[in-house]
Amino acid sequence: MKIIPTTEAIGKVIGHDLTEITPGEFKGVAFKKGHIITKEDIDHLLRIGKENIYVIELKENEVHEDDAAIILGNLICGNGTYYTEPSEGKINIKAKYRGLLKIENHLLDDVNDLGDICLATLHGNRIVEKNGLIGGCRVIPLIISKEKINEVQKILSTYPNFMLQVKPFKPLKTAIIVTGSEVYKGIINDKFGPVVHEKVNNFNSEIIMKKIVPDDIITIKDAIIEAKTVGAELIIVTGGMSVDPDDKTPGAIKSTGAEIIAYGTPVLPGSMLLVAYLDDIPIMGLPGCVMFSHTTAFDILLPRVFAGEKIKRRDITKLGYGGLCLKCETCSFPDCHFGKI
Ligand SMILES: Nc1nc2c(c(=O)[nH]1)N[C@H]1C(S)=C(S)[C@@H](COP(=O)(O)OP(=O)(O)OC[C@H]3O[C@@H](n4cnc5c(N)ncnc54)[C@H](O)[C@@H]3O)O[C@H]1N2
Ligand code: MOO
Repeated sequence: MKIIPTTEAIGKVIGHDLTEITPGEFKGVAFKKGHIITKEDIDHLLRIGKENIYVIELKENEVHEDDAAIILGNLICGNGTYYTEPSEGKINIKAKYRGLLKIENHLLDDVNDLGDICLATLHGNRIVEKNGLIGGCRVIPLIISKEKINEVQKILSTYPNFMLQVKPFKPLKTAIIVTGSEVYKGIINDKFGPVVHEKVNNFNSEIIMKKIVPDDIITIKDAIIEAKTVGAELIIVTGGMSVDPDDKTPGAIKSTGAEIIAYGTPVLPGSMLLVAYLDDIPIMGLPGCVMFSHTTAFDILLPRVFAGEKIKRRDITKLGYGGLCLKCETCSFPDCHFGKI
């Protein structure tokens, strides 16, 4: 640190906290360590008796923590994200709009491995709301070397706008096919359709077809083909997903020629969920638990479908880690471990 006259300190970095006391009114920090002195600060500094001041001199290859945080914010923040003004070397990273949070963990790890930079985020593959906090980045020392920032740039340069992003949701014209002879015959009322309807509504999507069909392979198959013909962009089939002789839904989906990505997900509840694609149209077969459990595999996968992602088998098999719902009395999903990878 170096002592210089306060009048010559514009643009310099204060080396320690400076206290101001106005008897009976105020005692506290007037200027924090690390503050960059502006023209407007000079009178204030003189008023609190500082004619000379300890400053930290930035060397050619050094950057102040707040300036570094801005540079890092520009490097880190991908599509659909922004960062707030730095304070004490820290920026908050937020979502520009409601969408699906995507994080490339291996890049995050590489950045954190450099040292001197702390980058903390939520888990990816979850819904985030507009202006919701998704991460924070802090430069640990008051002054950081330019080389360190260049290393971050090197790590991220092959993946521009990639490490941290929010994918917007796109509305999808949705068909709901409710299976179950007991529902079709009117022995019981349909309680599944409304649950699915509400979940799809969360993505501002229109239900273009809703049909109740009996447990019959051909009828279920025909309903799926009809949904495709009328322009469905997402087809959801409920019930009949287990192994009872009357459970025909998986077979019916297969018989349309759809590619089965997975029948069975390592998620509880939701283990008998099926994901398939008929050409490019996603088909989801929902087991009974989606109707009576608050949160299931369906809630994990649906946001990804509405974000336009094509679900791959590995996306599903990876869900086992963190795939056990604790069925808390008050559900805090997605603010919990469930479905986070
Ligand atoms: N041997 C095995 N049995 C079961 C397994 C298993 O792995 N091996 N898995 C269990 C799991 S997990 C679930 S979840 C359910 C899956 O059930 P389904 O999708 O086959 O559901 P259904 O049999 O069609 O119906 C179950 C229950 O819910 C009522 N239901 C169905 N749809 C409606 C509707 N639209 N409205 C109102 N109520 C509805 C239905 O009447 C049944 O009571 O399988 C386990 N079994
Ligand atoms: O499909 Mo059932 O998932 O686990 O209750």
